[in-house]
Amino acid sequence: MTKPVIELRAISHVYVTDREATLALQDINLKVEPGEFVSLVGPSGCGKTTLLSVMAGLLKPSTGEVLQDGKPLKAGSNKAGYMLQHDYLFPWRTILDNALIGLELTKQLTKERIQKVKDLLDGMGLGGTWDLYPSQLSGGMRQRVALVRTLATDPEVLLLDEPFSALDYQTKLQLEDLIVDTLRERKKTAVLVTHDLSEAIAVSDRVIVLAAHPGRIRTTFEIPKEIRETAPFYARDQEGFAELFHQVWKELEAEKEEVQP
Ligand SMILES: Nc1ncnc2c1ncn2[C@@H]1O[C@H](COP(=O)(O)OP(=O)(O)OP(=O)(O)O)[C@@H](O)[C@H]1O
Repeated sequence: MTKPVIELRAISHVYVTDREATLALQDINLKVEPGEFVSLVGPSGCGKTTLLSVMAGLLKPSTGEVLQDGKPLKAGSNKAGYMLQHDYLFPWRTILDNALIGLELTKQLTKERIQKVKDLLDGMGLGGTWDLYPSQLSGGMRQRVALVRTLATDPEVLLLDEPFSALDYQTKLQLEDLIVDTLRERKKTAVLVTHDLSEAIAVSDRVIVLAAHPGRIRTTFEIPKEIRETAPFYARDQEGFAELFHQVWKELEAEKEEVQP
């Protein structure tokens, strides 16, 4: 039997500052299976980014266990790639050099891998941009470079923290299609944090609604096959999409009402 790519067992996390202690996550149990696309939605401050940082191994939770492929996640053995809202490309490096940075840092800069990155850039419509600088590209193009940079080291799982939220609506829809297509083709596992419910439903196999203060899992929605197997752009027109959107929306509204009595 295949093991979950990520497994969280009874994860809780407390941030401690000079003034207070915040229970950001409480008793989170979650399995993400190979090739699955899971989205996390929830009100601001419910711990989405904290949870993603725990999965990435960037933050050690106060209690609980993080497993990758059934083994405890250790510093340096992480198979996750992280993609953020802001592309964080280095302005002084060319597009190709930006895309290669992960390989450079992990000392994997082989001829074959460089060629793969070039092919990925081409495949994402960035073929003519290798020698340009980030400032010469649009926001959508820069996010595509960030995606290539993340994929370059061939991570098993991609952790996506609102990667589309700074883009205009049309670019965002195009990029959603491209990312889902690219990840499915490569059988990658992905966890996406988003505030956009329709995006979460359109791209995912499963949508998890988190509750706030403390952050915990409130409800999980399995996305029906007809929606899952349709490209995100067209998934929004599928029968059942509007009903599902309404259900997720109601969950979030109920959560808000419970938090603000
Ligand atoms: N470094 C930190 N130090 C102290 N408290 C923190 C820190 N980072 C986050 N928190 C607190 O932990 C809780 C969860 O924060 P987190 O950023 O994970 O939520 P989020 O759901 O990603 O929020 P948003 O949707 O606004 O990005 C919040 O109450 C936040 O104030």
